[in-house]
Amino acid sequence: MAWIERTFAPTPTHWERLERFAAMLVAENGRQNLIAASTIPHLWVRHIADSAQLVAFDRVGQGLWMDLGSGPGLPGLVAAILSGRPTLLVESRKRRCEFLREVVAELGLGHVEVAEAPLERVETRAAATISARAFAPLDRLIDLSARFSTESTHWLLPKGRNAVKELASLPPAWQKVFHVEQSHTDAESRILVGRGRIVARQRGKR
Ligand SMILES: C[S@@+](CC[C@H](N)C(=O)[O-])C[C@H]1O[C@@H](n2cnc3c(N)ncnc32)[C@H](O)[C@@H]1O
Repeated sequence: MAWIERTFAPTPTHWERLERFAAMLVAENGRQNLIAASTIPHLWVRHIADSAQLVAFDRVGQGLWMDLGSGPGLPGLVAAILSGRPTLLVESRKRRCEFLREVVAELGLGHVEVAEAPLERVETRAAATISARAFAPLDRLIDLSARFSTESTHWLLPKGRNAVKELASLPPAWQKVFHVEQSHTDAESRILVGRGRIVARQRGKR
């Protein structure tokens, strides 16, 4: 894809891994519902480039990348392939995790770990970058993931056309962590990009 080529100048190994991942994703989609069938003809823009763009938005460049509700590895596996960063994919569904582990083994991604558990049960650790696509409504997503953030955490949250509205509905202390960027792959979509530590709501105050 020209945009990926221009932005990342991927090595032949990067390309091989992206292509193998794309092929495995399409094959697995025949066995479990990972991506909408209607998006398969547009797989590279809708899923691969859509995920890759987060690496371009990331200003941290190192440290643990946590991808929440990773599903088939979107955006986490694409980011891990291109960035080479230690990556933790959090996914609660067993069959999706089996697929993630298969891709990790097949592509030799020794820097990628799969946490097969609900995020609520994942041990707290400091994430340099937190990404999540289509994981949960913004308010819940931030409340669940706040404990993994530090002063230097970079948040990358692709959102659809309601991004601005969702952001405006957050508590002011959370809102000020984020700004809105235009998605490179979809004129209607936005990405909430943030920097910093977020304090979760106290239990019982939801
Ligand atoms: C709509 S899918 C999106 C998958 C992927 N991020 C994408 O964009 O294609 C949401 C995923 O989040 C996972 N999920 C939902 N709640 C979760 C939780 N509490 N902890 C971990 N994973 C969760 C689901 O199993 C599902 O795979």
